[in-house]
Amino acid sequence: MNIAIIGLGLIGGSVGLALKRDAANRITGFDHSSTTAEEAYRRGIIDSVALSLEDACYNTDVIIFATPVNTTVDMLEEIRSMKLKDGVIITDTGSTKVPIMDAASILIDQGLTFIGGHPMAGSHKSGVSAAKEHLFENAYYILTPDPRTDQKHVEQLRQLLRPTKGKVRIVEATEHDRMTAVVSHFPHLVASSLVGRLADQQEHQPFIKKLAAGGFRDLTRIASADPVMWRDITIQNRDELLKQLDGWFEEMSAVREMITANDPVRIYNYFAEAKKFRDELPLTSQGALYMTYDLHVDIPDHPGIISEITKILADERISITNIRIVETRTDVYGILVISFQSADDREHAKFALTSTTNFSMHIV
Ligand SMILES: NC(=O)c1ccc[n+]([C@@H]2O[C@H](COP(=O)([O-])OP(=O)(O)OC[C@H]3O[C@@H](n4cnc5c(N)ncnc54)[C@H](O)[C@@H]3O)[C@@H](O)[C@H]2O)c1
Ligand SMILES: O=C(O)C(=O)C[C@]1(C(=O)O)C=C[C@@H](O)C=C1
Repeated sequence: MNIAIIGLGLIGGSVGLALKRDAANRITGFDHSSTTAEEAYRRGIIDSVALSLEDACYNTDVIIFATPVNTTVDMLEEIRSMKLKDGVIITDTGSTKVPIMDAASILIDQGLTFIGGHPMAGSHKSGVSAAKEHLFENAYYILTPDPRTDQKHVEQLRQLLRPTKGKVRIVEATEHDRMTAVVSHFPHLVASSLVGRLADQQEHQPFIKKLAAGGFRDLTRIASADPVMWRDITIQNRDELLKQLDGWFEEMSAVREMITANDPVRIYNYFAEAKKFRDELPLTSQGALYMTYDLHVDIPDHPGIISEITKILADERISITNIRIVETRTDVYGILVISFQSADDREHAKFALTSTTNFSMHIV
């Protein structure tokens, strides 16, 4: 298969790395940043660099757009006038689907095959340097084919995406945008707004920033994501976001009333119901939520401890995706939170550390 990937950032790069697992795939990449395209080539994500969108799409079997969603809409318009290969399958990875499917409708009218796509895994990190081959493993990979699209082409795309090891599911575009507003787009607005609240408060109390520990950091991690990507998503999923905001205002006014009433039973139930639902979310696979595989290690707070632990893991060739310390004070045990790419890596790490240290470890 000759494949063109347009936009070689986190998602385009990760799709490329996964598709390169199949030696029969030959990938051409286009990015408006030549540094990005060069890095993608150097990392072996793509086999050749295209110098324009037209150049990338010429005579290719599959075109994958992995650009910010407003850019994808513009490019779908641009390719209308291009000469594309007969039977080409065009898809995208965008976080919104209705405006993308609308933009693709004219291509479908012209007899071309466009199947919307959205791998439900990612990160707050962006750019080609954050791309990972395994990013979509066990994650849902949503496809939103148009009713006019031949089932045979949907099957072809499903086969092409097999090396991503994602779980392909067909969802209608409107449903997709409604659901992602709830589990992804609105939470992003909330995370950014919480950070905004902290930024306002710290003008009066500069020390407050230093108190932003695990809870605040966990809840607001996604606010560190690329603002262009989220600007476009917010614009494209405006109506669903406004509905979510209305629901949130209602919820917050009920919360306000509950706090004013100060009834311990109601307050307990509010938290208990949220905990029960949250604890039951599917966490054995990535589900709709991005899953990290964390290992909490109780460690004494003394110099060199982190390098000691990372050396043990490096000797075992176990990759770490993140590492952080929470609640460390002199003379008191601190907790090192190490994140891994998979449950297997975490188990391997736990075994290696158990064999070489006497630290307590927990999976929470
Ligand atoms: N980041 C996530 O968690 C995530 C997850 C799933 C889907 N998505 C979707 O995937 C798409 C890509 O997101 P990402 O996280 O990879 O972003 P990214 O910023 O890492 O990558 C986007 C790439 O597109 C390139 N680009 C932008 N405008 C361009 C143009 N006009 N011509 C050519 N290249 C251009 C950028 O240079 C960049 O390399 C977006 O539509 C996003 O909504 C993101
Ligand atoms: O893990 C993260 O940082 C993400 O924000 C990933 C996330 C999500 O909301 O779950 C973000 C946008 C995508 O469209 C899909 C996945």
